Amino acid sequence: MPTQPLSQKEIEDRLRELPGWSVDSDRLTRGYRLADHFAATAFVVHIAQIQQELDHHSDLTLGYNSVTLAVNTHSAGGALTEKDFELAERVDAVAPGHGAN
Ligand SMILES: C[C@H](O)[C@H](O)[C@H]1CNC2=NC(N)=NC(=O)C2=N1
Repeated sequence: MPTQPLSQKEIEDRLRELPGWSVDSDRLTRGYRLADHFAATAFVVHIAQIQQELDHHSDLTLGYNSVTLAVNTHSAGGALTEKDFELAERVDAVAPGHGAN
């Protein structure tokens, strides 16, 4: 069964559980700061590993000491789905280990 779009209320409820994340241009988005460029790059590689595991991929932007994710579900016509929030939770779970905040 394809992943279903979440309702506006479901999105608002899920966002309350994910401080730092917001919806921007219909994509679930968060930026992180890291100590330096190497730390940011290592974090990107870890995110890529999680995304392969989930088979769900954000647009990732690597800056000097920053990483930004933006994700929606292409197969749901660009809507936000449970898969986007699952990715956000998984990334948040490993962020402290990278000193990302
Ligand atoms: C075939 C493969 O499972 C699909 O293309 C996956 C890959 N990663 C994906 N990532 C995102 N963000 N949305 C999708 O619909 C999606 N689909």
